Amino acid sequence: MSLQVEALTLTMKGHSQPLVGPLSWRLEAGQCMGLVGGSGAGKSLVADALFQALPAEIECQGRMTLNDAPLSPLSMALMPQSIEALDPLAPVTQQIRRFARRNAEAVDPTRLLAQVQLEAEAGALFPHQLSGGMARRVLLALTLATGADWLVIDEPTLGLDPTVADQLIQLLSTLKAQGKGVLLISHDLVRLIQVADEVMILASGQQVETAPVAAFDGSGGGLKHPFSRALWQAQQWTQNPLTIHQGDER
Ligand SMILES: Nc1ncnc2c1ncn2[C@@H]1O[C@H](COP(=O)(O)OP(=O)(O)OP(=O)(O)O)[C@@H](O)[C@H]1O
Repeated sequence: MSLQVEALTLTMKGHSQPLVGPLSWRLEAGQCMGLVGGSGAGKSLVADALFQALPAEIECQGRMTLNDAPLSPLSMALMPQSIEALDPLAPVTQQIRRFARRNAEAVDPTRLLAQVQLEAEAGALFPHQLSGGMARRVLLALTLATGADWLVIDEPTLGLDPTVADQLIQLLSTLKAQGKGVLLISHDLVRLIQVADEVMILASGQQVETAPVAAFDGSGGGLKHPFSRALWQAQQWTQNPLTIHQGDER
């Protein structure tokens, strides 16, 4: 079981220079591919392309397949970046049931809430009654309610305190262990490498490198591209200014 992307290229209509790509990668079931890059690198457009939801002015070329058949957006589910994707007028359980309509099997909201480490009582709450961490878990529960085996998770730790962010990453590890294939888009490289198997690095829409997580170690000497090393060192510095010493720069 694998999701394969070959030479994905996104170009503004009437322009010759691509905004993004060409990008190629392969994601196996039970694996996680991380996608990182600076702001405006093209990460959200990649997610839009997978779901055939690109803005009308952007053209898509390349091949996207699931087990060698054309990729259907219905095979995947997106956990969006913004908690504003939740319906402010519906309690959590009702929203879970809506998403479960795509799922052939009956979905038990309480079981699903437990899966994302929320109490059954959370099902009766409206979005404005949820903390940031609870809201992100509800977004993940909606994503899982679809029953999709392939998940695109966009910035799950944004704005969360470190403990809750770590718990969410742990949840993604569990999903991976259950056989889900996960594309994880995040600026939080330090946490991303706790769950990812490989990391694709974008700079201004270009795939500068796809690196195994083992390369993100020390000062990043195992990373091939200077942009990847700079990204890694900047993240380490933000997390813990004492981790980089002048002597590591070789
Ligand atoms: N509808 C659009 N029309 C034209 N250009 C667009 C459109 N949407 C995005 N872009 C451009 O495509 C590039 C990639 O944008 P994208 O939103 O995918 O970046 P990103 O990596 O997700 O950034 P961030 O981390 O800040 O969310 C940017 O230069 C952006 O200005």
